[in-house]
Amino acid sequence: MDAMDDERRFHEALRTLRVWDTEHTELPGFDPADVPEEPVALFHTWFTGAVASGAVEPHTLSLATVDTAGRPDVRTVMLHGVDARGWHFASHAGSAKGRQLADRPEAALGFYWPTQGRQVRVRGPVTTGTRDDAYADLHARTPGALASALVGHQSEILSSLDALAGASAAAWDRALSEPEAHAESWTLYRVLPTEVEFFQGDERRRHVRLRYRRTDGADRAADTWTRELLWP
Ligand SMILES: Cc1cc2nc3c(=O)[nH]c(=O)nc-3n(C[C@H](O)[C@H](O)[C@H](O)COP(=O)(O)O)c2cc1C
Repeated sequence: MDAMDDERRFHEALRTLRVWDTEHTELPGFDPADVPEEPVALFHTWFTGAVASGAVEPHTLSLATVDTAGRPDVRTVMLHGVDARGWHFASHAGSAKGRQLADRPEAALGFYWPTQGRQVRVRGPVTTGTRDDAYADLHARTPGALASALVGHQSEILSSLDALAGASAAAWDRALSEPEAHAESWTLYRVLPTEVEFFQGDERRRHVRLRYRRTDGADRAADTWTRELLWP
């Protein structure tokens, strides 16, 4: 197959695709007047709704950071929790994202659940958990997750796939024989939200967008949330 064929097939495939076709999507109603005062509770409701609707891997998200030159970067990570402390994910401190977050601890997160035409966006400063937090996070997970973390070197140049195979085999052995092993660079991060937007897709394109904005109080406990609708 030559490159022209590939390109033609690509464009044909692209043209056939739609968002929110009724075969895979059931757009739920969303009344922005009937929501909690703060976004975490609504996120929990939407997330469990996404799971119930059969969304594939609803706990994966796009994590955007910026590098020292102000250039944006983005990748997929897994959600490890959401509570009053923020949205939690974990990674290696020495990775590209880890270095970007050390330099500029701000992030944006994006979730998309196509089964319901729902998107959630989160922005805010990022805090780094303690070593105990990272340890607890790592050991609450599967041996595969531990093995993957033990491989380390994330985002460094890899000399060959053989080098990875060797390191991975050693990491699996260690994860299985030493389930309490710790990957030193493993770090738990939390995004403390300053803005959270809930987007509900609508068949007639009258999408509902509801944004929560944090208004600083005297201390964190006194913070309040302003809710506003946005044009789609
Ligand atoms: C579905 C999925 C889940 C992932 N989850 C994580 C994760 O939780 N933590 C992580 O460090 N990388 C995760 N990755 C890998 C990242 O997308 C990325 O390749 C890696 O973290 C290196 O990113 P960086 O070079 O920007 O630091 C995941 C990738 C996919 C496709």
